[in-house]
Amino acid sequence: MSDAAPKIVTLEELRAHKSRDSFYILIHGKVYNVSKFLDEHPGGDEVILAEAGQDATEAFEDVGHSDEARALLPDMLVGEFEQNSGSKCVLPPSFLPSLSSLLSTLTNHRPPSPALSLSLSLSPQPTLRQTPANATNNDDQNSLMYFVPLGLLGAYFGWRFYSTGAF
Ligand code: HEM
Repeated sequence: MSDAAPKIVTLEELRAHKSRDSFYILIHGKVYNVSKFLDEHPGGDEVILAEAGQDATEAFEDVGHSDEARALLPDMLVGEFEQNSGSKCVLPPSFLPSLSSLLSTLTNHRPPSPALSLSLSLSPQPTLRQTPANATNNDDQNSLMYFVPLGLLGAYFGWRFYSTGAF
């Protein structure tokens, strides 16, 4: 019998398996079901449970796991993670909304040009969050940042004008 194609695990599946009965973990682009290993893990179950639904590669490598630890992985393999063909980033880049807001401040509160908005919203991630509906509150706060100092400056010069007896 020839080797079957590896199962592809989607981001939704990875996130759905978060219970102790069926707990998926993503390491180096491969998804493992570690539910039976949780109680045996020498580092405790909490550290593994904390990696639910995200890429645990960095946490796994930071510990400097031995070859024996790595040899345990194949038995728990579920399949390849879907996003290996694209970007390695599992979660949406959280800096994009703040970058967009910074750009809109720098461009005098005008929204970024359509081309820029397009490039900011283009992402290989299906889960990229849109700018929240309350983003306009941010613009209001930004406007205050300009109008309050300007008002104070105007009041100061007004006071100087009257106190010098020009009127
Ligand atoms: C399926 C994945 C994992 C396997 C098979 C595994 C296996 C092991 C094994 C066999 C050890 C004993 C030391 C060694 O041989 O390296 C160990 C230790 C340890 N592991 Fe994991 N591990 C996994 C995931 C993780 C993750 C995601 C973390 C998150 C931080 C982690 C944190 C630790 C820590 C802190 C220790 C050290 C415990 C100590 O020295 O007291 N492990 N692991």
